[in-house]
Amino acid sequence: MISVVIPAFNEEKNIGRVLSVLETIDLIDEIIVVNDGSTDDTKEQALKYNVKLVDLPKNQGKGKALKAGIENSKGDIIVMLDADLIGLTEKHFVNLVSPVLKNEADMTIGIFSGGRKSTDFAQKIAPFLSGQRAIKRQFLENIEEMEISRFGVEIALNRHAEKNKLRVVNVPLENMSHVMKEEKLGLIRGFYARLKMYFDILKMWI
Ligand SMILES: O=c1ccn([C@@H]2O[C@H](COP(=O)(O)OP(=O)(O)O)[C@@H](O)[C@H]2O)c(=O)[nH]1
Ligand SMILES: O=C(O)[C@@H](COP(=O)(O)O)O[C@H]1O[C@H](CO)[C@@H](O)[C@H](O)[C@H]1O
Repeated sequence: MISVVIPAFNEEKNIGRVLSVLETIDLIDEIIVVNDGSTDDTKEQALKYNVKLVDLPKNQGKGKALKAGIENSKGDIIVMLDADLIGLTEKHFVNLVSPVLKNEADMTIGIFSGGRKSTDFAQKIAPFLSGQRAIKRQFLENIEEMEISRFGVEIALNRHAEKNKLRVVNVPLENMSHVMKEEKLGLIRGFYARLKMYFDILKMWI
């Protein structure tokens, strides 16, 4: 059984684009959207689709949102996707989940390629930060500090994978991109949000 978990904070403009694609994929058993205390209409937009909604009353960060989504899911394979993807197709989804379904990997990490130069570049230099992942549920238990990690959650996952010797496979996601922070929030607030994200990542790393 495959569960998709999507953490979402103020994604009213983006989440419908992702859910309209996911809703048509037969391989998926359930889609769980975690509304992470959004102050916009993310929740209302998500409820237009066939999803289970986990509604966090206040913003708690990506790590906690993912954890809440996983706790409310049933699948033995969990696929984590960001709510602001651009260009997601069924083929991307199948490519991301297949190595885990075929038991060739315990976790996959999807890497943008051939999409937009800026987002391709970010993932080229730091592919291990990507939020697009499929992972066996059994390996998602007891991940240290996941709930307080905020944007450090990918580092916490990678560390857990290394410690437990998981088989990790990187999967290219051709022509996919996402909406960058500066595009969502404007240059100044976007850049500030980026600095805060790097701080979350560094805190988890050291
Ligand atoms: O406090 C937060 C911050 C982000 N997100 C979600 O986590 C994913 C990745 O966040 P974002 O797109 O801001 O990060 P970027 O990819 O730009 O670094 C998106 O689905 C966000 O809506 C969340 O649930 N809670
Ligand atoms: O790729 C990256 O460097 C960052 C920032 O992306 P943008 O600069 O907003 O395109 O985004 C990723 O990193 C976050 C922290 O690990 C993840 O939570 C996001 O899912 C991922 O897109």
